[in-house]
Amino acid sequence: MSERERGGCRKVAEFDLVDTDDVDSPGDEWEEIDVADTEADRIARSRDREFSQFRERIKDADQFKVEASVFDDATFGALYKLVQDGHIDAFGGPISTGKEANVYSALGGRAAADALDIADSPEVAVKIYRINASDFQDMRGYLDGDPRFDGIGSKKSDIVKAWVRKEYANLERARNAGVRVPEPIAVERNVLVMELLGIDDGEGRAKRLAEVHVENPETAFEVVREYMRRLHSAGLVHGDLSEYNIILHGEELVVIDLGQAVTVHHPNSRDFLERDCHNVASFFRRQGLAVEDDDLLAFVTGGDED
Ligand SMILES: Nc1ncnc2c1ncn2[C@@H]1O[C@H](COP(=O)(O)OP(=O)(O)OP(=O)(O)O)[C@@H](O)[C@H]1O
Repeated sequence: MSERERGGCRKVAEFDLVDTDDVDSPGDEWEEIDVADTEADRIARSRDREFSQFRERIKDADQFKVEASVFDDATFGALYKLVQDGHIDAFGGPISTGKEANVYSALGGRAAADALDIADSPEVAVKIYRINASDFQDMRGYLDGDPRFDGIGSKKSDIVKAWVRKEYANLERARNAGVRVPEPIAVERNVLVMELLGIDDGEGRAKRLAEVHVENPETAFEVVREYMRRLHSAGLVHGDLSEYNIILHGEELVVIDLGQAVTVHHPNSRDFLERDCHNVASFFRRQGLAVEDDDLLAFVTGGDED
């Protein structure tokens, strides 16, 4: 496949996985041993070997080197599964190293193309939450009271896994409500695969609203407040909305980072919504618009909550 077909994704680790069903049978000299067990053992050993090779390859890949040291074996297991299931074909470089998650570009596989309903392999974003770095007490606060995640217990890894499933579910719900968000592709344990944003202009990472000159703030504000209204009508509050979580994708504005988004039933949803309105209104005030926090809140809620 040419570099262009790869959508400019710089390949650092590619995987040609052995089909474990094709592993040779043990041979006649083992006839006194239970053949079924031996076959199963061989397959298991072969899988272990493949997985170790996969892990070493990722760990050795130049652009993964620093961050890979903080991933546990279960994270490598999740990446391995995503490769096997056709969601990822090859890893690109890091896009962002955040407090709790790292985001990488990657070349999606067949299943990713199917999910996005396109013919060619798409570039995808792979968001990997670091179980150990995550502030799971804080995460817990956003999960409690959300009926979708009742009874998840207090184990750190369970909380992070629920968080990632929540981000995936929130992206789906937002998308169905007509809010432009990255299209979710797959979730596995603490790893989320989604549409990669940012038209490749050679500058790398997609630009946030905070980083661009907003040519037409009136239109941008109308788009953002309509997104907020649709999200609210779909029963969601973003909870961390600002010019830092709105990305410019070509001519489009795209809302990202829906991990902490809560349903309107959450006990703090009103506070989160007021904060979102304040952040958004403040940004557009700095762009010269006469925008009040309360007017935005009334628009988003349809004025029926005051
Ligand atoms: N789908 C995507 N396509 C392209 N870039 C993305 C995508 N999702 C996230 N990013 C990039 O990664 C950065 C971090 O993503 P995000 O805000 O979702 O993670 P985070 O861990 O909450 O980050 P932070 O700790 O900085 O808040 C974004 O600012 C953006 O530059």
